[in-house]
Amino acid sequence: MFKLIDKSLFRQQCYINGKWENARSGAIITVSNPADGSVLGSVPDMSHEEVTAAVETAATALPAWRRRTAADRSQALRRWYDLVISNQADLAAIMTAEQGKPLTESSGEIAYAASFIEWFAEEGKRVYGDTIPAQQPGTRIVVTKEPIGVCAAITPWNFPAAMITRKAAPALAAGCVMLVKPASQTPLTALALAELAQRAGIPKGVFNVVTGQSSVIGRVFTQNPLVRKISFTGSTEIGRRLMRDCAGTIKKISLELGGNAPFIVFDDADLDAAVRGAIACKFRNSGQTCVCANRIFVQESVYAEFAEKLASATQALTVGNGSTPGVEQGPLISQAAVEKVEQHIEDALANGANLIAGGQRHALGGTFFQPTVLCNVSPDMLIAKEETFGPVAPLLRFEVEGEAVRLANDTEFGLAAYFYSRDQARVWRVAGALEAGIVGINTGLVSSAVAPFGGVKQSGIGREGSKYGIEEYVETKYLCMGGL
Ligand SMILES: NC(=O)C1=CN([C@@H]2O[C@H](COP(=O)(O)OP(=O)(O)OC[C@H]3O[C@@H](n4cnc5c(N)ncnc54)[C@H](O)[C@@H]3O)[C@@H](O)[C@H]2O)C=CC1
Ligand SMILES: O=C(O)[C@H](O)CS(=O)(=O)O
Repeated sequence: MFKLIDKSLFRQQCYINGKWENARSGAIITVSNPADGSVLGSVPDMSHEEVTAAVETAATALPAWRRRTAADRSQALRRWYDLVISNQADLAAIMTAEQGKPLTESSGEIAYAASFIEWFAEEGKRVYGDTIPAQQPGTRIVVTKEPIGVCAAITPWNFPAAMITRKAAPALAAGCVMLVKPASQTPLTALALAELAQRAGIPKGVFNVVTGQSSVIGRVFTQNPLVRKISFTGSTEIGRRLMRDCAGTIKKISLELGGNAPFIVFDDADLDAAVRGAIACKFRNSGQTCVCANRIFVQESVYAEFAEKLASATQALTVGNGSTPGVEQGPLISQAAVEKVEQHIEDALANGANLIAGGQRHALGGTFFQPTVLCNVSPDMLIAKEETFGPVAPLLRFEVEGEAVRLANDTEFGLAAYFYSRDQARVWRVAGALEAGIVGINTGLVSSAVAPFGGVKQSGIGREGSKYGIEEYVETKYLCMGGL
């Protein structure tokens, strides 16, 4: 369990239309701690009818919320931001308990999540339109931006707070209302955010959190015509399914999906900086992020030195329960996640790769896994073709720049890419050639509320954060005034 300063942040009911609700059937989904399997609590397993009712009450809340001034909505979001920050320790404790990440990372994620609320509290006041010189006499053309309406978000377990505020903050700032379905593994963080939204005075029905079977809730969100926008973060497989299911009612959709990030180390790189960047990029959240380095390409002449340094830094990572001070690597989210990591390692070793750090389940048992480095990995191995989503760093070799770029781009994904070089001409060449929505240059950490986060190819559609993020929640209307 976890100790909270404010125990009322521990919520086990859905937040719908300003009320805390159980499923009428009494059905529940238990929530457990991935570090030790202990049961933390439970949340309702809402029915199709109950989720439909939540959509309908959100729709009734829309007119009053969209009529409020942007400044008024901004003040409500600012109050929410202040409450998230002032309750950061409790929110981090809840997150570590249900997701497993170290407290330092959970606390960092709460600050990151809050930064989206702060950012969009301001961006909502800058949703500008246009006037356009008309070609017809006596005519005036005005372009306005209007809130899309009822929006739904389906969010993953790996960032239980930030993936919610990255969607809800721009939606609410733009004048939309939102229903969130958090991952069944990590609903408690979402419900604590709802508790704080209620305290911030965000009106009933404007921000709602529903829990239950993903297929049941997904069906309501994708097929109910009242829902005009879906924003999803998760696997490409589910994103594809949601995109298909939204076609029936032509909904707008934002998709932040899987990745297979290349991390390229050129011979002119600062190798120590590259090692630090690779550790940060690969092992954040125990490798369970969509922007983790999934393939590390090292130029031949510096391969041995980089591999030795990376293996040493990887072996120094401390593994344990995320609530223990100093722990840097928590458990994976599930046994299935561990099995996928083992499958990738076994396939690589069977096809000629070598272990130079870790490689096995951790002595702590459960879903703890040793931070791992493999060398002599080749592009045809599973670990290079699929998103591992675990603490395994596969090292591949290349001779020349063009080969590195070709190998890096040889994937259906295009979310993040990274490279280390101190050659300015090379930096501009490679940054332009990489097929990714996000490129980290001499850094392994790229996530920020002020920057547009999103992918190309099969890593998704749309951008979150930055001035672009609010565009996902507005419609453009053109007013043509004649007879003047
Ligand atoms: N882009 C990203 O940040 C993330 C990518 N992933 C990728 O997805 C893989 C599997 O992880 P999962 O958590 O199982 O991802 P997932 O895509 O299955 O789940 C993500 C969210 O979608 C919901 N969901 C699942 N099936 C649904 C459906 N039919 N209708 C509506 N909602 C549905 C889940 O309940 C969860 O809230 C990971 O190994 C990783 O490769 C996972 C999480 C985040
Ligand atoms: O889904 C994810 O993995 C996050 O989007 C990564 S980040 O925003 O925390 O970098």
